[in-house]
Amino acid sequence: MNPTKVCAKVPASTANLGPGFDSLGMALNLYSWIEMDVAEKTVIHLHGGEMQGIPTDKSNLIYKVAQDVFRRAGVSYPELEISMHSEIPLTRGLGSSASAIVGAMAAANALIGSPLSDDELFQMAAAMEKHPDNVGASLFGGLIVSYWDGERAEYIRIEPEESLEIMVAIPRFQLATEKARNVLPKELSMGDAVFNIGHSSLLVAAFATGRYDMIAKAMKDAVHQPYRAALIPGMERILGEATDHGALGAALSGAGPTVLALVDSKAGKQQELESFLLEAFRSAQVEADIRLLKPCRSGVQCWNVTPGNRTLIESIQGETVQNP
Ligand SMILES: Nc1ncnc2c1ncn2[C@@H]1O[C@H](COP(=O)(O)OP(=O)(O)O)[C@@H](O)[C@H]1O
Ligand SMILES: N[C@@H](CCOP(=O)(O)O)C(=O)O
Repeated sequence: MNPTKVCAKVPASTANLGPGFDSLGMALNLYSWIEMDVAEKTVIHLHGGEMQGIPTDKSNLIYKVAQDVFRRAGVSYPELEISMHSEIPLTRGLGSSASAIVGAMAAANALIGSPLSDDELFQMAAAMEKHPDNVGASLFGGLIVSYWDGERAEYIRIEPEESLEIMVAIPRFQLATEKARNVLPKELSMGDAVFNIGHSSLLVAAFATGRYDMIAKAMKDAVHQPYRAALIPGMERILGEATDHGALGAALSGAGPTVLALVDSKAGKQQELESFLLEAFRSAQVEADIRLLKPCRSGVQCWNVTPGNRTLIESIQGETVQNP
């Protein structure tokens, strides 16, 4: 039987949350949609303003990941029709590459009847990204605590509190994750390792028990943010002062340049925080855009595109997030 066309909707993510380098990730309500079908000849359609520079031939990441899934499952579909729409900005620290990998894996697996388990997809995705934080969040949703030891990835999911919001300040410049990893030291002092173990552990416990009063103290890092600060003017001031303007805590989102502030929606401090973030970046000559996001509770979702079911374009029209 021929495969039926499928559509996948996959959330963006923010990784690290400060001290949880390569370990903590949270899914966000910003999405990419990927529609996939077998075809006579490969064709890739890109929709939306966030896809500049993405190739439309077989070098496309989505195409290559789909072929990895088929190879693993022992089937062959070398020609595909792929349509993609994304509202996740590229190379800004919001996990666009992880969402592309997870969306492509989930769509390709669904296209061939889902022979691979979620765990197999997680192992493949973690090995591809080389860290499990973003891919875990995009695959499973919520807040993910994870590790990858080079062979296996493991995770536990934590449900974020209803009142949690994430305000992101997205600078209008790109910073490739690879570049932001290359500035990190190869070795750390025992003092910095102990600092991060304590803070990351406390942060996870704070999320798990709803002790959001501890986030400001716990969301501190000595492993990656200090080294990345030179690449993101304005970041250090934001991380130092955001809690004075209503944030529960602040961190670099993934490898940056986006900075995130966690917010209690009930505190009514969003306006003050937004003004502070914009002013702090502007003082450092950085133009940035603010978005107020929520954690996304579900991970990647797939459905068959049969008559009467949502197509890619119908999904986009019905579901893109509206932001102030
Ligand atoms: N939908 C997509 N299709 C193909 N490639 C993508 C897609 N989304 C992201 N990528 C690739 O991932 C790169 C960005 O990854 P990265 O530097 O890790 O930044 P981030 O994941 O923080 O956005 C892009 O430059 C592009 O090569
Ligand atoms: N743990 C990684 C996370 C990279 O996230 P991205 O969204 O910037 O790709 C790191 O900090 O390098």
